[in-house]
Amino acid sequence: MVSLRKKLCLIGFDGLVPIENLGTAEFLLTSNLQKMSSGSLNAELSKKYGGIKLWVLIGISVGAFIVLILGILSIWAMFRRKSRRTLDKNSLCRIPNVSKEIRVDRVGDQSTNDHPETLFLNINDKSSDKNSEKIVHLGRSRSSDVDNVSQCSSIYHHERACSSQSGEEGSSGNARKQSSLSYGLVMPSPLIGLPEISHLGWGHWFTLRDLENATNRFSPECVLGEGGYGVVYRGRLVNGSEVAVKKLLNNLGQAEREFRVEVEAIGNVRHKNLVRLLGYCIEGIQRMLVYEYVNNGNLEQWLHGAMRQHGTLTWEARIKVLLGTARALAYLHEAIEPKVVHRDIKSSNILIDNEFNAKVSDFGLAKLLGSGESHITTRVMGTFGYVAPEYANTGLLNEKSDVYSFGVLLLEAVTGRDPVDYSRPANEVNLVEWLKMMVGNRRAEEVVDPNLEVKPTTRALKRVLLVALKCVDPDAEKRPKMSQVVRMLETDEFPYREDRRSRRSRTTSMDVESMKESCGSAETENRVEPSESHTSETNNA
Ligand SMILES: Nc1ncnc2c1ncn2[C@@H]1O[C@H](COP(=O)(O)OP(=O)(O)OP(=O)(O)O)[C@@H](O)[C@H]1O
Repeated sequence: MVSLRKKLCLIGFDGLVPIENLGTAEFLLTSNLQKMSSGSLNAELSKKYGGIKLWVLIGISVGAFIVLILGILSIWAMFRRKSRRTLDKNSLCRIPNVSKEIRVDRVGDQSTNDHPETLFLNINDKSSDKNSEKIVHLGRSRSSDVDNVSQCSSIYHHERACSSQSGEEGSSGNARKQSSLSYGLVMPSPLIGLPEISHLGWGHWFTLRDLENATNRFSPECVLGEGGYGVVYRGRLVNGSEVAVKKLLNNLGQAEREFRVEVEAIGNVRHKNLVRLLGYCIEGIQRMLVYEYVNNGNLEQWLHGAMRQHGTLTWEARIKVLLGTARALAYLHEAIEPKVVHRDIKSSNILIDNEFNAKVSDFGLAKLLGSGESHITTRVMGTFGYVAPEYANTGLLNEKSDVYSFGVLLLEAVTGRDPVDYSRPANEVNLVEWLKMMVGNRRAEEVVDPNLEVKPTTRALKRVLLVALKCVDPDAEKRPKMSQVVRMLETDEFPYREDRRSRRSRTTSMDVESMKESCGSAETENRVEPSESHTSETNNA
């Protein structure tokens, strides 16, 4: 290189400045080049130095210079990208923490029973005759929900191996568990046709304008309902998909919290019986969540409210909805890590589609529970009548609280009664207590919703009551896991399959003694006749 430089000076390149004067740059060309005669230049350039022509050496030098510049540029770009990633991480503490490692699943739900819709309605002309305003929140003052769950921890939902779930049953039990814990679906996405935009690594990022357009500027006619944390609107995206838009109340701290909790709980999990969260909108202080639209009301409306004018939900429909709900909870509790405790299982949060599939919604109160945690301590939240007693009394929360709420839901669906109904005589106000009393007094058959035109068989009724009573056991430890609940309810859905199994084993877990045990003290003095468990089935479901 030094010899080359010397040579270039010799041949009169006034504009070529020695490298010492330029730092890392090799040479500068100046207009003097034009002054040179082209002949002598050619001759000089063709001379060889060390066997290589001068022009080749110049070419190599220029090439090396370009490579050097490119190298510097790419190192600079790499550093920039790294620092931007760190910035993003920090901002995820302000907006929902969603790990890109969250897995979207899974395989088909094999145990679904696809009854035709007509099976599910006893059509009647009764209009809504009951106001379902019963929702009383415990502590839903929307002040800070202090608990020991890290507010900013990143979350990793991953599917747990079915085999690792503690097997309280034998191997056949495990096999069934596997089938009842097989989830997810390949569903057409309501986001088809929309550009995939998200800065959370999940879902679709809607602009405020997108959602204004979808909901006719959040017009009152589009309101589906109002919950504790915001108003839900029905909307239509530009691609024609119907969505439900939850506009969180404009209180930044709480909106933020609710927003993050929902996203953490269901942002990246999919299950046929969980309402699907499609995306979000973050603009200024606005926080919105966009869900798939579920088009057939909710269980509360079907049992007590507006949907009753469309007919009475049949026993089969109720079981299908409850079974779907149980499957969703089994999934949240037993198939993903960390598990999700919903904390607000109640009939208005069980949406229903037009095939009477349940879609569990409203995860605004949900809590995540890591595998090492037996419970968390948290402010008591939930809905009066559904909250497990130990949680209400101590604030200690784990998935067994959801099991209790599910038990209340079962009783509500069987009886058509509200969990707490002050319009009834004193001994009937509390549904759970009344039910225990009725079963204890051998009056189980009288608890069935009088609106049901076709009553369930005695056997089916008792099976569901037994499951419900197990779920509302005051001792949380004795409550079944949701996967066990699923299996027990599936047995009700497929009674003949169970019949064969029962005959073979000459035993059934659904016997009257179990029901008696589950009723606890209420039943100790009032025995249920064993013969009742073998009552012939008069009403085939
Ligand atoms: N994805 C959805 N599709 C159709 N309707 C929905 C959807 N999500 C919510 N809704 C309806 O919007 C209304 C308000 O729902 P939201 O979950 O906010 O409150 P809630 O469950 O009624 O009350 P709370 O907040 O007290 O639990 C309910 O009637 C619910 O059925």
